[in-house]
Amino acid sequence: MSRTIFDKIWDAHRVTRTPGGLDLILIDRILLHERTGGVALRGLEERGLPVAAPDQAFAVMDHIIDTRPGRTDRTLMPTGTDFILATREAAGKAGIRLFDLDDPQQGIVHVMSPELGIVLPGATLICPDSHTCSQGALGALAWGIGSTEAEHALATSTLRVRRPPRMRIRIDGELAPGVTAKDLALALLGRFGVGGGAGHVVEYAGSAVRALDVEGRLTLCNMATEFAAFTAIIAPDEKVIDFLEGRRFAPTGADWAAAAGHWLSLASDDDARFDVERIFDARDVAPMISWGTSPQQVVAIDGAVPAPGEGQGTTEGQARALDYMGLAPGMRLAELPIDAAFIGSCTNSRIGDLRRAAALLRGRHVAPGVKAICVPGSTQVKRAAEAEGLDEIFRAAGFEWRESGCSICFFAGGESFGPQERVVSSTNRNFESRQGPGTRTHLASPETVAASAIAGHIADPRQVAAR
Ligand SMILES: CC(C)[C@H](C(=O)O)[C@@H](O)C(=O)O
Ligand code: SF4
Repeated sequence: MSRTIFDKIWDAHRVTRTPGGLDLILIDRILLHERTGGVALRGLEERGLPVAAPDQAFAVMDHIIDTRPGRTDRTLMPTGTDFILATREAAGKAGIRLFDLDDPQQGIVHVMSPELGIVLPGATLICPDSHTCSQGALGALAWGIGSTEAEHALATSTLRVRRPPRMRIRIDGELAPGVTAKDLALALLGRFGVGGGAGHVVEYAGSAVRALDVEGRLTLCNMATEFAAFTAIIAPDEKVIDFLEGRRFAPTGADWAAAAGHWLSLASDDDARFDVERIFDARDVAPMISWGTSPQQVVAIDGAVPAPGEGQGTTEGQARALDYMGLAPGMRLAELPIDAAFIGSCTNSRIGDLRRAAALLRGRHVAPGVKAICVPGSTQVKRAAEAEGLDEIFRAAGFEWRESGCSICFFAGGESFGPQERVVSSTNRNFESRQGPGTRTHLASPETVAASAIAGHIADPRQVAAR
């Protein structure tokens, strides 16, 4: 029978069907971070249960740690150090490999895992973090779970899950020059809404998806959780194989050749059936910017703020978003003055993101009064950027150059932008107070963030580049 890539991975990992109608799924990789992973490890320890396969679990410090230069275990969040110490101790006791603060391979969990070949095509991977869906970009079945489920998986290397329905989003056509995977992700949210994925495993397919490099695919899959999907997945191709070859935890020798052949066979069969099919044309996408407090509230960069009832979300929700964001219907996004610019997060902090932002910043300076911060997604990205001199470009342009971590993507780390400050951000969530109490976040690509920082207002990167 014809199967989708999801069916093939699911069937290969299904141990049994449980009496409640859930499937018991074998879990190949468990990732943990200090915000939620330490809690899971502690829970297990308190119940006296050992970790079933410590060599298949990996822990990293990313969420709460300080990203300012010269960081230590001290954090800006009052109880942050407790999370760090607890995770370090629990990972040590459980015999789990930990990428600690000062490890050269430390990074945001969804950035360092592909970088090290921890995630592999055809594997099942879980992490108590909603953006685990990013890693489906490599052809793995990777999804976010809660701490209790993480405990179950750590103790048994399995998880009980209801088989999710399948959706394919076929995206054909070429993205216009200057339009990126982030713009595509935002445009999809604008078109189909934050409920668009509705608990499905979303397979992204089509010529526009195949044309993306692996980093672009990671960006696209990253926002599947904003889309309410169970997760996202893209069939692995030669680009994925090239990307993974030689990575620290990737197979080697004869195993590598066998694995690569197997990975290419995972693609959905030509006549495989999906529960839902959606079509999207990549040619229609422009650089996108969010105007509201939900990632579906987006317009093209030359667009205007919609009136309540004309944008995405309920009329009441839109009115509230306008109020929170300090905007009125009809205002042009590309004229709004900004207070800050943030490049970072598991959505857009890889080397390609930093290169493209630096290309705009080279020889230019951020506008007076704009606070600009760049946080590389991993220590490896940071070092690679420094080896190319990108840090010098960011610094000379007036950006702060940070240590890797989640940083101000999420106020949970304790650092924030100010109340009512308008921030253009390469992150994935623009909820109220996401980047600080009262902070107004506009989601965009790293190029748009860099262009806006230079202009001092939200700006089209294509126009800034042409100046
Ligand atoms: C802290 C963590 C559980 C959370 C998530 O699950 O996504 C965070 O990473 C986020 O982006 O909001
Ligand atoms: S970078 Fe932001 S979105 Fe990604 S895992 Fe960290 S807090 Fe979550």
